[in-house]
Amino acid sequence: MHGAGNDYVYVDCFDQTVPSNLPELARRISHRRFGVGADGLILVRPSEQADAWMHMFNADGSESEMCGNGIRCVAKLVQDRGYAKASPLTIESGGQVYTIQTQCDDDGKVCQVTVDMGKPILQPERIPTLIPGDPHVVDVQVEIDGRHFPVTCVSMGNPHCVVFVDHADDEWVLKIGPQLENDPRFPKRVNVEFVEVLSPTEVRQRTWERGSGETWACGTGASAVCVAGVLTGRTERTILNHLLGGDLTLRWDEDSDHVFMTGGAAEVFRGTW
Ligand SMILES: N[C@H](CCC[C@H](N)C(=O)O)C(=O)O
Repeated sequence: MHGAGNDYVYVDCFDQTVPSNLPELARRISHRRFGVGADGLILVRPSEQADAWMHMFNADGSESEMCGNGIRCVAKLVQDRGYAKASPLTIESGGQVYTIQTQCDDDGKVCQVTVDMGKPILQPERIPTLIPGDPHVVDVQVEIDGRHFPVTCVSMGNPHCVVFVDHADDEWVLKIGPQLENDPRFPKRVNVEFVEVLSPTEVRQRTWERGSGETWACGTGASAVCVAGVLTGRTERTILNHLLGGDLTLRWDEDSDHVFMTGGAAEVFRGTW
């Protein structure tokens, strides 16, 4: 399945078991030449506190707390297969329970999903980042490879570093992206978003993901970008975000402090591994 071109292999663990070495399985199945090919592996498992538990692995076998594009696809899988009856659904990930509204196409299959992504986390030690914030890391100058530029750090359950740039070119994404991901100032590594502001309500994002490299979209990243745009005065609270594989709409609600993400979810094929 994919959400805005961010593709994962999903395993329905309501009706089967999986091998015990999950990082190894994630690496093998995600490989684009020797495996199925994916940005990672997502297990859809029964949960005690929600309709399902999203258990997510990056292509390098590392585990993540949250995946915005993934959770929309999990909602689709769970509703389309009848494991949960109707919208709103609840999905657990990284110990949090997320509430999700779905919309169906004419065939009654879920096609559009809105996720309550919760409150952004801005305290540097909870992101985590060692970059000093006053009190938050908002447009703080860093230096990588002789380049000086401002970064804004946000956790949406997982860590993000947002960099606003004039042109989100390969030099930024493929060269600076991996260096930021592995910079010691991010003790748990970090997902990186390079963002062009097109207008106060529209941006273009390219993504370098922790553990998966460049991906065609990142839902938690797009949510972090929405928050970073408001914090730095670049954008309004509702934005349309153009990612390589599709568009997402984000809204950071002033009253609740919650971010709401809306986008598609699609099944591509089913198979046997
Ligand atoms: N693509 C995902 C995020 C995966 C994050 C993962 N790379 C991490 O290590 O946190 C999304 O749509 O939110």
